[in-house]
Amino acid sequence: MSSSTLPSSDSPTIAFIGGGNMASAIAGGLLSHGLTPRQLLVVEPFAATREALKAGHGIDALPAADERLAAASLVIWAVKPQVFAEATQPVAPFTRQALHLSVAAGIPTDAIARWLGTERIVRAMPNTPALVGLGMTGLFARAGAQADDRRQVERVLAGTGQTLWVTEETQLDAVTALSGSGPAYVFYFLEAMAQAGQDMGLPAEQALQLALGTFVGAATLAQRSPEAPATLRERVTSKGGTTFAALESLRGSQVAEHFITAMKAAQARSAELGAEFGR
Ligand SMILES: NC(=O)C1=CN([C@@H]2O[C@H](COP(=O)(O)OP(=O)(O)OC[C@H]3O[C@@H](n4cnc5c(N)ncnc54)[C@H](O)[C@@H]3O)[C@@H](O)[C@H]2O)C=CC1
Ligand SMILES: O=C(O)[C@@H]1CCC=N1
Repeated sequence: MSSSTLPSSDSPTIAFIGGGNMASAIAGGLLSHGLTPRQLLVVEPFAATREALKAGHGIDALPAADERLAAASLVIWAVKPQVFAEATQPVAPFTRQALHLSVAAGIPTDAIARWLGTERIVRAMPNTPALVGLGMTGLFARAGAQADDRRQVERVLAGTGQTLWVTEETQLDAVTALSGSGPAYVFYFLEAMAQAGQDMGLPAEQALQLALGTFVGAATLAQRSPEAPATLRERVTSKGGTTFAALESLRGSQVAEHFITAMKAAQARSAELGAEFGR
């Protein structure tokens, strides 16, 4: 994407409420796509996190909301679901004209609209590979967000990776369970594969290198191949061979079923967060 598709240097600013992991990942994507630190405002109450934003991205963050937020055409909500409601109070008076983008897990746009007194809201569920421009973000637009608003969100997130729109807000609970939390499952399997490599006599460094290279290679193959993952899996699996032995063991332990159950727990937790903190 060319930098001309993002706001130019005299355009209004993008404000982040909360300057932690996700804000930093999205801000990193924006800065690598032509925005300057001066075009970004961050409200972040913790001094250490403000210092990390300055050191990592050159962004000067504010300890609390003030009238400078009124310059923002887009406000990105990157606070934990538990503090979202209280965080809106000092921000709302300055940002009624802005488009609002929330990345908070679970919190429904009904609640955000009520807290902020605006209907121009898009909800996003990004993931941490956004840090390296390889994120996956699911998006849902409230009816009050216009086509231009949706395009602005797509442009802003373009530097973080791929985006897709869902049509029902409840589908974001599934997106959260799949791609939002998904990097943690991948890291979990990576850890297990590297541990197994060590148990079988490989040095830790080599075990991790083999596991990591296998993940990247297999994911890239699946992405580039026209064939379904199941077909690619069958190609690796010689009858009576080593992969067959491993897959039989996985089936015997019902790993796929347990995995699906685990992801449904994440989906349920997303809905629960909404019910608990979106009142
Ligand atoms: N970490 C992840 O993989 C993903 C996180 N999310 C969502 O992103 C949101 C933020 O998560 P993280 O960045 O991981 O958390 P984080 O804890 O790194 O960042 C949240 C930041 O909000 C700040 N904060 C607390 N109260 C505030 C207030 N009243 N006003 C302004 N800032 C305040 C905190 O000091 C903290 O720096 C969460 O709602 C989470 O559900 C979404 C997708 C993926
Ligand atoms: O664990 C969480 O609640 C957040 C949402 C998706 C990834 N991290």
